[in-house]
Amino acid sequence: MVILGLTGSIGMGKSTTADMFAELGVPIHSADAAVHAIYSGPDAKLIEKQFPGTVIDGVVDRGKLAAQVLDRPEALSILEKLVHPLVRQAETEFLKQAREAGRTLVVLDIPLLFETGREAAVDAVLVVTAPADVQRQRVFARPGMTLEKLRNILARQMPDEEKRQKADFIIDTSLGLDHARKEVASIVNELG
Ligand SMILES: CC(C)(COP(=O)(O)OP(=O)(O)OC[C@H]1O[C@@H](n2cnc3c(N)ncnc32)[C@H](O)[C@@H]1O)[C@@H](O)C(=O)NCCC(=O)NCCS
Ligand SMILES: Nc1ncnc2c1ncn2[C@@H]1O[C@H](COP(=O)(O)OP(=O)(O)OP(=O)(O)O)[C@@H](O)[C@H]1O
Repeated sequence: MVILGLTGSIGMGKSTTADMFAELGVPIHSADAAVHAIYSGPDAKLIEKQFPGTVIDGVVDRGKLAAQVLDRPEALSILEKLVHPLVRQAETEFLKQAREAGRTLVVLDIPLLFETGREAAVDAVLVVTAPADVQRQRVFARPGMTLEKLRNILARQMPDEEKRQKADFIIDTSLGLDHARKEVASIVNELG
């Protein structure tokens, strides 16, 4: 079974591209989706213990948590040490099920794939990218995004150029949905 890692910086088009693999029947596991599940499941209490006041009615309030960690690197590191092993567990379970189902190709969507050394756990890496001005435009179109928040996030992420240098496949998502769909189909043909 070939494991393709999908990554890219904030707003580069990971989720959109992951959906395109799913449309072609390729099983996808999203680290971001796993974090959402963890934050609304029984492990939310681990977050409340470490970051009091961030869990409302058993569910992590991402805005409150972001306010506690995004401008405090040491707090974000503590959060990552708590959350990343749980995400990894979910990925391992997903891979086990995919193997048992006899799948030939799966995709792991991991925003921090290079930053957390996960490229060693995948067979090939697809980096989604777009020019910086397109990225900024996309990110600021989202509610609640501020320049400070974006700067803090980008400071924690490997620069796009470095990611592209490490990639096996690159899709420029500024070239439109049809272009990306064609590129995804050709990757599936090659690896699937
Ligand atoms: C800080 C939190 C609460 C902010 O939540 P919010 O819904 O506002 O933003 P969202 O999760 O959509 O992230 C926005 C962007 O920030 C990036 N980002 C999130 N966490 C991190 C991090 N630890 N380091 C670098 N970039 C990050 C994401 O990849 C995304 O590009 C949330 O991102 C979080 O809990 N992060 C810690 C878990 C983590 O490392 N997730 C990354 C993928 S596993
Ligand atoms: N190939 C594409 N063509 C046109 N627009 C795209 C393409 N891919 C993504 N986009 C647009 O870019 C924006 C960001 O995409 P998406 O949410 O998939 O990024 P992401 O990398 O998952 O973001 P984040 O890092 O914040 O989780 C969306 O508005 C989406 O519609």
